[in-house]
Amino acid sequence: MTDAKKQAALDYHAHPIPGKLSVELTKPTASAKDLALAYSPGVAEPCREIAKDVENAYLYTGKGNLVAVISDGSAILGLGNLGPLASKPVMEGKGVLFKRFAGINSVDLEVDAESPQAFIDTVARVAITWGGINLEDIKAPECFEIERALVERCNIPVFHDDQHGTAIVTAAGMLNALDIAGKSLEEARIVCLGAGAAAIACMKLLVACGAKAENLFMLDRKGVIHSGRDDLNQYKAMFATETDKRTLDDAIDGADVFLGLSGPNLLSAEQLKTMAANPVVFACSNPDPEIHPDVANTARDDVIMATGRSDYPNQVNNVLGFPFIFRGALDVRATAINEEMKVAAVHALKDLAREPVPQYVLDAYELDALEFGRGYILPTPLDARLLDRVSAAVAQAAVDSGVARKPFPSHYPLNSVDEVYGG
Ligand SMILES: NC(=O)C1=CN([C@@H]2O[C@H](COP(=O)(O)OP(=O)(O)OC[C@H]3O[C@@H](n4cnc5c(N)ncnc54)[C@H](OP(=O)(O)O)[C@@H]3O)[C@@H](O)[C@H]2O)C=CC1
Ligand SMILES: CC(=O)C(=O)O
Ligand SMILES: [Mg+2]
Repeated sequence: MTDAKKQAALDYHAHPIPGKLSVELTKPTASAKDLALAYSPGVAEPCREIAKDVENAYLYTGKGNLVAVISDGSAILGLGNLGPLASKPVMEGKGVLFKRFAGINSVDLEVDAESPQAFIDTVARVAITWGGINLEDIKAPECFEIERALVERCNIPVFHDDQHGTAIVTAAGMLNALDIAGKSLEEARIVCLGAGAAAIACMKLLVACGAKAENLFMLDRKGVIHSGRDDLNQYKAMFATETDKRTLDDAIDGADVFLGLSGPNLLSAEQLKTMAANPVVFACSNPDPEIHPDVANTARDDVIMATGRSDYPNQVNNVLGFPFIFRGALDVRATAINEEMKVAAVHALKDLAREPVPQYVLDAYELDALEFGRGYILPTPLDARLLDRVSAAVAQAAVDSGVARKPFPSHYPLNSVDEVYGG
């Protein structure tokens, strides 16, 4: 970013008041009568009802539409481990997206924990207060055990966004991009740079969607993850292949897909030039991708190029997933976000990209036209149809797969966030 853009980003966060979110009241508080309902003595009545039956918390408090966004700051975007407090702008940002796109209230928690167990215990002890937990920017491999333990200990959906939100959006975009390239996921040779939270989850979901394990090459800082390595954790080991390829140069030669979930500027124009015809490049590291779109597009005119950023075409970013996945899960009071719900979200996203783009989206992106093709593989976050399409698909999958505690919502389809509480 230019210095001017950096300053604009700081000004945006600082003015007119610090931060991006505030709390609003939903009930009148103008009179003594109002206060006697909101606080003492009236507040005692819902307390008594919740003590009788915990389900009443959904009736008398904001729990059912409240998601906690929780981080330890150990993998903030692609910036690395900057500690919990430095993650707060991102966590507030996730809260903005929850509210703006799905009408979900959120609270951000930045946890200064000395160990994964301390993090797990801290979150588990306060989990009853929310309708769901969105874990964010927690590095691998610790994130896997943290999520597993919290799923086990909490009876609300616990979802590590960098794993599953990213994987869902990546799989949807990948299916479309490969289709446009005239290739199939089953046959594509895929190189994934990065072997952390996002990379492992993306590869798992791509395999579940049809990619062949023998066509995948995953790399970490030490190079290709192959079966001769003795330094692999159990999550990386799942992707170890029998190969003599050792470096990105070796793996990228002839590959159909490059998926970057690692760090900035790690794929060169020269390496891109060695990829197969119509290469699909998802350079998803934020804020700076593995290869800049301008560099990629200059290197090859047949590249299908995506990044995690809002300021270039083809944004492959979990913003397209987590708001709507939680919307659907909360609305049927799902106890978990399971594989069926994730796959339903993949298909809802993939299919929506093939429909005509509304005029307000064109206006927001200052474009005359946008249609399914190389420059438009996924809907944009500002497409209001995402709210209904993805949330409804997720809610239906939750009902069908038996994790919903409420039926499919009678107030769906959702046309806007003003409708999330029903009629
Ligand atoms: N667009 C999107 O929606 C999303 C993008 N991301 C991006 O993905 C990246 C990783 O995030 P996340 O998985 O949460 O973080 P993790 O810390 O869990 O994983 C980072 C991974 O990147 C690898 N890596 C880092 N630098 C290099 C390098 N120079 N060469 C090869 N591999 C490298 C690490 O290797 P090693 O294991 O050897 O340390 C590790 O496997 C970030 O840039 C983030 O912004 C993440 C989530 C969503
Ligand atoms: C988008 C996101 O969650 C990340 O880059 O970490
Ligand atoms: Mg993240």
